[in-house]
Amino acid sequence: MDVMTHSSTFLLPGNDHSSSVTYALVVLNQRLPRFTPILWDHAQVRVCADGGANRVFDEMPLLFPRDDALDVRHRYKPDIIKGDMDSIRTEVLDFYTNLVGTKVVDESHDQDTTDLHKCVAYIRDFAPNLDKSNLCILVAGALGGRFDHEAGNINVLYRFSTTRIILLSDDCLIYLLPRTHCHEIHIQSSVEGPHCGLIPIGMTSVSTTTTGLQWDLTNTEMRFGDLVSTSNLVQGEKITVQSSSDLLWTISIKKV
Ligand SMILES: Nc1ncnc2c1ncn2[C@@H]1O[C@H](COP(=O)(O)OP(=O)(O)OP(=O)(O)O)[C@@H](O)[C@H]1O
Ligand SMILES: Cc1ncc(C[n+]2csc(CCO)c2C)c(N)n1
Repeated sequence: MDVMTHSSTFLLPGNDHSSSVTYALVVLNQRLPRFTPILWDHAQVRVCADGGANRVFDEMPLLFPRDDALDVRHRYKPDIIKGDMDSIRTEVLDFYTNLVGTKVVDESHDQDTTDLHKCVAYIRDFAPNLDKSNLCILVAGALGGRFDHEAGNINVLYRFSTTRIILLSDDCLIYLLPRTHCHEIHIQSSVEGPHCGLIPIGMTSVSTTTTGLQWDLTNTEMRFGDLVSTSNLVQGEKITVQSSSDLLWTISIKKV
């Protein structure tokens, strides 16, 4: 079975030109995580989901209190704003419509998929000039808000299970570990951990084996209504996971 490696280097400042990963960023309509400028700098394409544009417009300047707000808005200019456009404010829509380099796409005809779904489908299928051979989509503001939105955001991980997608909030990140691979998770201990979890959503996970956790699993069954691994702790720099089912991996993000 092939090994899939994971590493949260996108949380570290600085451009890692040696990285073979192409990052894309989706900004959702929730308070911007404090490290959003770092994600932005790693990304080669930046997409706002509908009201996510309000967050970039209003909150990016707050992250740079010494800079002029208009300068910050020109520096952090989305490539595209996409969604059903029922949350973006008129003032924000006007600002970005008149800005060269930002495209606004109204998809209000589709009321069956979420704005995040629309953004991920766009990045995967249409974003021009993007090497998609090793694409990783970072989603800022995906957790810690309305539970229906959170569930919809997690569902996007399953609907696009062959694309690497990472949901982020100020407090933690989540991604899917497909059952088709063995997983090696390299912990960036300056920015993440030690709290973590392995969560089977949607079906029983018949057998999971891990190394590197305080409470490792050995051919262990997990399911809702019985055992799910929450409040676990990473012990070293490398975790391995192999499972008969897709699992969600979550790890805390450090405050400093
Ligand atoms: N409170 C929240 N928690 C988690 N994700 C959110 C939250 N609010 C918005 N999002 C995400 O941001 C995206 C864009 O948000 P926006 O408010 O524009 O959506 P919407 O479709 O208008 O929502 P609503 O259900 O309120 O009509 C949503 O599709 C969702 O993925
Ligand atoms: C069974 C079912 N439940 C809810 C919705 C509503 N909905 C789901 S995604 C979306 C777009 C949000 O921007 C809306 C309105 C639906 N269509 N079908």
